[in-house]
Formats: sequence, C-alpha cells, structure tokens
Amino acid sequence: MGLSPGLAYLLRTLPYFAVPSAVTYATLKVLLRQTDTALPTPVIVFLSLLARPVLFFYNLYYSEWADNKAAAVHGAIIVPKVQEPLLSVVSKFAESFQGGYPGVFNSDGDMWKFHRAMSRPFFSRERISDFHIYDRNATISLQMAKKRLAEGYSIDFQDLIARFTLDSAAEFLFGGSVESLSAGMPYPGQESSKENSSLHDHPASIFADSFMEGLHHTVMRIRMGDAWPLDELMSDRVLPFRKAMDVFIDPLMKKALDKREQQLLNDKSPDEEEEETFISHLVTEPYYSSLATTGANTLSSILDPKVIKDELINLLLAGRDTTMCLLSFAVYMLAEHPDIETRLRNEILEKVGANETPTYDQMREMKYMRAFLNEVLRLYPPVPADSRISTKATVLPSKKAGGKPIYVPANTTVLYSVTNIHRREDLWGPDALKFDPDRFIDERLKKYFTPNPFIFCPFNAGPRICIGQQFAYHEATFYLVRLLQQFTEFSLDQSANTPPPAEWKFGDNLKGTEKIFPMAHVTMYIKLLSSEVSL
Ligand code: HEM
Repeated sequence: MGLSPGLAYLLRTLPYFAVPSAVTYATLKVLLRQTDTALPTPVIVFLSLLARPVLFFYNLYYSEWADNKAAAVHGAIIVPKVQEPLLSVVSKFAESFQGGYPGVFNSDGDMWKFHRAMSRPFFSRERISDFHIYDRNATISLQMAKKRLAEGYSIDFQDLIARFTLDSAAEFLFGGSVESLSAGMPYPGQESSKENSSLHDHPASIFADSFMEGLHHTVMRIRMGDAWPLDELMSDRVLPFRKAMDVFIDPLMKKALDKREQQLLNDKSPDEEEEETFISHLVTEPYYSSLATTGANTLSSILDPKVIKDELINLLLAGRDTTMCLLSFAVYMLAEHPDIETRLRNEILEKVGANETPTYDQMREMKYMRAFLNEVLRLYPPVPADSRISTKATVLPSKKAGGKPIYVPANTTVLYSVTNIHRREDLWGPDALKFDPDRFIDERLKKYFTPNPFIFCPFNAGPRICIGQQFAYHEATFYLVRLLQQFTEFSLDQSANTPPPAEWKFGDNLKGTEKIFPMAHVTMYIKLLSSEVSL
C-alpha cells in the first residue's frame, strides 16, 4: 500500500524545511565553538528554525528586486500580479493530478509532445465524421426526453446531455459504452442521481458518479493550493474513484491489448473492416517517429497500459464536460431566443430535412448553426479562464499608445479570462453582451474578428489548441439537429432551476439578465430544465 498524499508530501518537503535549519544549526555550533561563546540550546534551535522563513522572504524580495531591475533595463513595467490562491485554478490543475493520469491535457515539454503525437492522428477528418455513435446515443436520449415529458415532468437537460456526451465519448475512446443513458435520469428536484436510489445503484452510474466525484475532489485540491496533501494525511480522496473507474476501463484495455498481441504474434495487421476506437488506435499505430523526439527508448514503453490509460482519461476529461457545457448553454439560449430557434430549424429543414441524419457536408453548409454555436462559446466559454507559464523572461508591447511595455519575468503564471475577452465592448463592439449569432456572419465579423482573431479563443490557440475542436462542433451540431428536428418551443422550468443570487439583479455584465446561475467547476455548468417542449 502506498503512502497517503499527506505523508508523501511531508516526506517530499522535509528537505525543504530541514536542510536550511540543519545547516544553520551546524554553522552556529562551529561558530560558537570557535569564538568560545555559549548560547542555550533552545536559542540555537530557535535560530535554526528561523532559517527557512528568512530564506523564503529573502528569495521573495530578491526576485522582486531583480525583476524590477530587469524591467527597468527594458524601460518596461512589471506585469501586474494577482493573488495566487484566488486565481491559480488552472495552473494548479496539473499539480493536483500528481500520481494520477498524466497525458496530453496536463503535461508539458517532451512529455506533452509525446502524448500529442500519440493522440493527434486519431482526430482525422474521417474518424470524427463517423456519426453513428452520436446517432445512437442521441436517439436514446431524445426518446428518454419524450417519455419524461409525456409523464408530465420537465427535463433536466444538463443531466441528459451529460449522459449523451459521456456515452458518446466513452464509445469513441474505449469502444465500449458506459451506458449511463440506460440508467435513466433524475426527476425535477432531485439534485443528482444520489437522491434516486435505482438511478444511483445502476452499474452505469458508478463510472459516471466516480468520474464526477473524482473531478470534484481534484477541484478541491486545486482550491487549497500547494499544501492540499496536508488535507489528505490519512488517505487519498481521489484514489477510490480512480479505482472505480479502472474497474470499467481495465477490461476494455485488456481486450484491446490482447487482441493486438495476437495480431502481432500471427504477423497480422488490424482488420480493415473493424471499427477503430482510440484504444485500438493507440495499440496499433507505430510511434517510431515519436521515439526519437521523446526519449522513450522501447516499443514496450509506448504500449505501456498505464500510458494508454492516462491518454484515455485525459481525453475523456478534456472532451466530455466541455461539450456538455456547450450543449447545455445552447439549449438555454434556445429557450431564451425563440426567433433564433426558428431560424436554426429552418436551416435544418433546408439543408438536412425533417427526419434525415445529417452528413458531414450538410453540417459544413449550416452557416447559421456554426454561428449559433460560436455565439454560445463566446458568451459562455466552457473553459472560462486559462493560464500559461512563461518559460523565459519576455517583454510585451503596451496596448496603449505611448504606454510602457510590460515585463514578464521567467516562470510567471500568466492568467487570462476567456469570458472577459469574449465579452469586451472594445473588442466586440457596443453590443458585445447581446446574444446574436449574426455577428459571426455579417459585417461585424470583418470589423472585429478577422483583424484580431485571438479575441475568440474558446479552444485556446497556438500549439496547444484543442485537439477535439472539430469533434466538438460535429457532436454539438449533430445533437442540435436531432433535437430541433423533434422538439419545438423550449422554455425554462423556473420552479426547478437554481436562480442567480438576488444581488445579481443589479450586477453588471450579463448578471442582471441571467435566468439561471452558471457556476464554475473545471468547466462551467448550469442546472437547466426545459418544460413545455412539444412534438
Ligand atoms: C466545446 C468543446 C470544447 C472546448 C470548449 C474545449 C476547449 C479546450 C481548451 C480551451 C483547451 C486548451 C487547454 C489548455 O491548454 O490550457 C483544450 C485542450 C484540449 N482539448 Fe478541448 N475542448 C472541447 C472539446 C474537446 C473534445 C471533444 C476533445 C476530445 C475528444 C478535446 C480534447 C482536448 C485535448 C486532448 C486538449 C489538450 C491539447 C494539448 O494540450 O495539446 N476537447 N480544449
């Protein structure tokens, strides 16, 4: 049995605290002996214990002084600093995964290159255009919605969509469905499946609930900052949930690995007819090119089941909640803007038809649908804030004419709020807070977005841009086509929704007009119930 995170943390940090004190103690002893001076032992111990705090403040003030000096050399001002514990959520995310599942989403440097090279080929056009997985799960989920409405209840759309995205992502990645849709969904007033024992005890709920609970504890670790292990002195809070998830993932992995091993033994290539999943892709693709760049030196290390599992969980985390968030807010906006709902449906009827399954080409032609999704992503970005750490000191030019440049010291965590960027009137125009998909089609596109594309960054940008961007657009478009082909007139069931806090009524930004209370998790989420949806 391994050490608890708390004990491991204490062991890890022991040298950090003990070495300066031990060195001070030894130095004092030698000095006192050489100068023939006597000091009581408690005083020597006390002075030695002060060594770590003194070093801490010396480093703090020295680095601040050195940064200011370097900024002055460039005629720049130092980058504005924020209070760490409040805003370090994303930067601490990777740390909180310690001993967990390192992968493309939460690793850096060569390790990231290795994981990115491993995942990237799977997101080719052909693979993400295979819609039968969405089709099956969308059909099941919409049938469930109809049944629930026929019973006279409104629908917890966020819960329904979470099940749809989980089952679809799991099938795409693992090749086996979690079947969380088959567990059913909560009735209004039941906050979670825990309040409904038949739903909670369903085998499919165990994976889904463990995933959510594990995520919840991970977020708590992030909130607590570096010393989170001290809150887990006796046991690891995330481990039981990881174990519960492993019960689901391990047999699927074993099956894929055994099959590949047999193929290699018989010198066979994978069956052409066979449907490729992410697991089978990982155990099939040769990664010889990545061997050279990553330092991994044997093929067995590439086919290490742990590496494969890490990759799968990373993608499940990166792809599931984000798309759920996009679709939840999309339905919220449909309920708030019936005129937009009508326009979307007209486009669907024109490009796809009343019952037909949408194809890749039809989806590409649906310009208003893409504009609608972009507008949802603009005002309600599923990743509301993000951060980067500077690997070396750099000077950024000032945005204000005549303003001083900004000096960013090396190893600085630079935070940015995607939500704020997306809602700024100076970037998007005076109607920035209005929900209006046309801004991605009409002259405002050329005026604001084209000359300055980084004002829209729901998927980030640069080398670490989201791998699943097109997958997410396809999945969301597919679901909305199916939803709007079958349902009309969405409205919020305000008796069941969590309203925003009363003080929001007089708040700025969108606070004053919000009907639901968007809350922050790793991604944002809403509790959205739609009633009066009719066929
Ligand atoms: C609306 C849906 C989505 C949004 C808004 C979104 C957003 C993002 C953002 C902002 C990042 C950058 C994180 C960072 O580097 O700090 C990211 C990275 C990533 N996303 Fe997505 N994502 C979505 C859907 C998906 C899907 C469906 C998948 C996969 C099935 C996926 C896989 C990934 C991966 C693997 C990364 C890490 C890429 C890297 O670091 O190289 N995402 N996503």
